[in-house]
Amino acid sequence: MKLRPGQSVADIVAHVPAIESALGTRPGAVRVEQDPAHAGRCTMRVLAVDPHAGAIPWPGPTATTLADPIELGVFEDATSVRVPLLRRHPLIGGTTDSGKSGVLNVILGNLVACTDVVLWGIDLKGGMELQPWAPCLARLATTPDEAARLLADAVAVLEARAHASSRDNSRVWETTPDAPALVIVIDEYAELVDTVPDAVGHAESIARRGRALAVDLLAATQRPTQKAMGGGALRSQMSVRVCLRVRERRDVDLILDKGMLAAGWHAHTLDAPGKLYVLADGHNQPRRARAYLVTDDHVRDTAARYADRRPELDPLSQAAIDRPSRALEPPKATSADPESALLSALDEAPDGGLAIPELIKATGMRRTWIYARLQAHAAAGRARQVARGRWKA
Ligand SMILES: Nc1ncnc2c1ncn2[C@@H]1O[C@H](COP(=O)(O)OP(=O)(O)OP(=O)(O)O)[C@@H](O)[C@H]1O
Repeated sequence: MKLRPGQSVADIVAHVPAIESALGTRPGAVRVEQDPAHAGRCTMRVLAVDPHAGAIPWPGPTATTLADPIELGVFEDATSVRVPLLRRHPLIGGTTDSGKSGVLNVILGNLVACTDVVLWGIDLKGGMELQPWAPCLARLATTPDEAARLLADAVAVLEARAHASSRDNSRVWETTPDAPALVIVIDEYAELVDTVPDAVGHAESIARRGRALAVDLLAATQRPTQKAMGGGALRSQMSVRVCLRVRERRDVDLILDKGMLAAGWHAHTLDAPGKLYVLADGHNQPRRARAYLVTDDHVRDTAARYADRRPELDPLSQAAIDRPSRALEPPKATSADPESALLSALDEAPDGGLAIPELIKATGMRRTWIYARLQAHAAAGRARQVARGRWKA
């Protein structure tokens, strides 16, 4: 479709429900996508039947190394969703029963088949979600103490690898079965932030420095708010986003990225578990897909099949964990940086904005500093006053 001069795809997207009503289609049948080559053109498709109406059984693992993208499910055009995980920290978000564990299971079902990945898990729901994978997990933390220790150990691995890499003048840690990547799977990240105070500093350290050193985080959470994530720093490092059904519209922007809701990515309308939007490098827009359905039998059989083929940590990383005198102090969380705390608070502010006392609380800074920064951000178009004394991004 050619748009009228001055019209944008966002204008069309905003009218999708009206277009569906006029065409007499089922709700959710119309898709509008920007022509990547021309801002004044878009493609509109009407899907007579929902290609994702039925569950799509998991075909089993296809990856054998972390360098292989993980096949998560199927796009609406029947091509498979291939998500690269090497040197990336994926974030999976969605409300309860939206299929987060399902997506974790597809990813784990592939990672256990990779010969160059050591898997650690944190599941503070008593191991409910990750326990079935325990035969393939080198470690599984189910209590706050175990989780704190696990993350501290992951940071020790990171430090040892960083040290070795700089000594050898190599920029990245090349993963092989003898020097595997370390992937830490965290189910319900918010629970970790609530119960393990040191977790935020450790997780941010891993998120910031882990990619080059092949120490990756994979986090699932119901709502990745600033509070649930212990600050915005971790989320900003997570370049693979999977957004299942959300309860509140504004959660779309939290999980995918700012502006995604307004751009028409209506994850609150997804109508079945496992239906999702995925945003990974290679796509500049999220795409609709359905994750494969992994049954309990799949999990049990896959875990049993790969349990005795899992690699071990390389000696350098293992020695870093075993060192008895290691300090367990967490690094200072970057959420202590008032500027990013202010920007994250503004980003996540409700439509009515946040008042100055709330911004003082979020940043720990004085009123005069807040005013000065708000003026600067307003001048740069990064913040606006939505009502007297109330601000948002
Ligand atoms: N890809 C899928 N296709 C079809 N059904 C699915 C899919 N993923 C999950 N389901 C079904 O949806 C239900 C909820 O899934 P799941 O437990 O993964 O949700 P969740 O988001 O992890 O929920 P919670 O936050 O409560 O743990 C399950 O009964 C599951 O069988």
